[in-house]
Amino acid sequence: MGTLLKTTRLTKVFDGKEVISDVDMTIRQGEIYGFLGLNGAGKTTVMKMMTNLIKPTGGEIEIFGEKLTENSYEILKRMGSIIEYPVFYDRLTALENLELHCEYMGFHNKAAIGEALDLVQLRNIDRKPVKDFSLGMRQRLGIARAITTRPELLLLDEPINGLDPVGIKELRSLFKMLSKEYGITLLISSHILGEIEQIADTVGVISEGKLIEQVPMDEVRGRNTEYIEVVTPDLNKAVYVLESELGMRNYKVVGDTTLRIYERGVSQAEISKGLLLNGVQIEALNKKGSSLEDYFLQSIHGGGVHA
Ligand SMILES: Nc1ncnc2c1ncn2[C@@H]1O[C@H](COP(=O)(O)OP(=O)(O)OP(=O)(O)O)[C@@H](O)[C@H]1O
Repeated sequence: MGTLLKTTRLTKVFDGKEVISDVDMTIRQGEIYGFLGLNGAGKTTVMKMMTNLIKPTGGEIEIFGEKLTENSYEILKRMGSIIEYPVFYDRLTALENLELHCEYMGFHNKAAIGEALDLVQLRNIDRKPVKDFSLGMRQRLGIARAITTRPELLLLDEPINGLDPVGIKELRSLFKMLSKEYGITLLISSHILGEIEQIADTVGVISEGKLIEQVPMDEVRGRNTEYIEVVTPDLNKAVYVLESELGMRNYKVVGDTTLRIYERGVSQAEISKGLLLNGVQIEALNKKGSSLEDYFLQSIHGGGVHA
């Protein structure tokens, strides 16, 4: 997959305070990039710079292989976004809001409006004024507006904020569909790890304006498998028993007296019984493994974690 968006040493200073520092971010074509950070970490500021709503103090942004400048109207036309809460003309209907938006963007494909409303399941109520919409409906309308112009890249700032579980689930499947069926690349920010975990292909973690992690989700999951740790004075014997008697190959020796077993579907009881029956002394045997939550908390508080 090629690179669709790339920032290089992106920096923003507000009132003499650096709130974004040297962010190097790479979003690949076709992926869902989850942008994770606590409130105030700098997600919105980064996304505002990507959409030219504010100007970087330093660094560069490249989108679709071109440098973003004040005059990059062609680049912006190929993008859709919801930054902070989507704002609408409340007394106008959903349809009228989208029509106005298309006019403003110089996009004249009327059929695309209906399709976008279909996608977010608002077609049947598109003649209702937006003031009567629930938060979830507004959020979906915001997405419809962002996708009517058929963008290649969609930036969504905390799209699930304030939604109920049903609304969240609907949006999650919508994001997956936009990515898989429409080939749209998505950048989705959130402060909720569980959300990012379920949809992202890559996760970027921002903390106090610094991008402290940028890793494929698969790798994060791989790093966090559970294991059973055995501490034994008979390490060599234990290894022999594991392989020859218990048929386990998925383990790692991590010290003079310690090994970790990553084998799935084997209980602590089975392992301890197997070892003891074969004359291996056990000092300790415990199930371990950090959850994703631990992983990200460590990475936020410890400035990066590496397996
Ligand atoms: N216009 C501004 N003037 C001064 N400081 C600002 C401005 N906009 C943002 N900041 C500061 O920049 C930092 C990052 O804010 P930002 O809104 O990007 O964070 P965030 O991760 O999006 O959090 P949230 O989800 O709460 O919006 C914060 O300390 C914020 O106070």
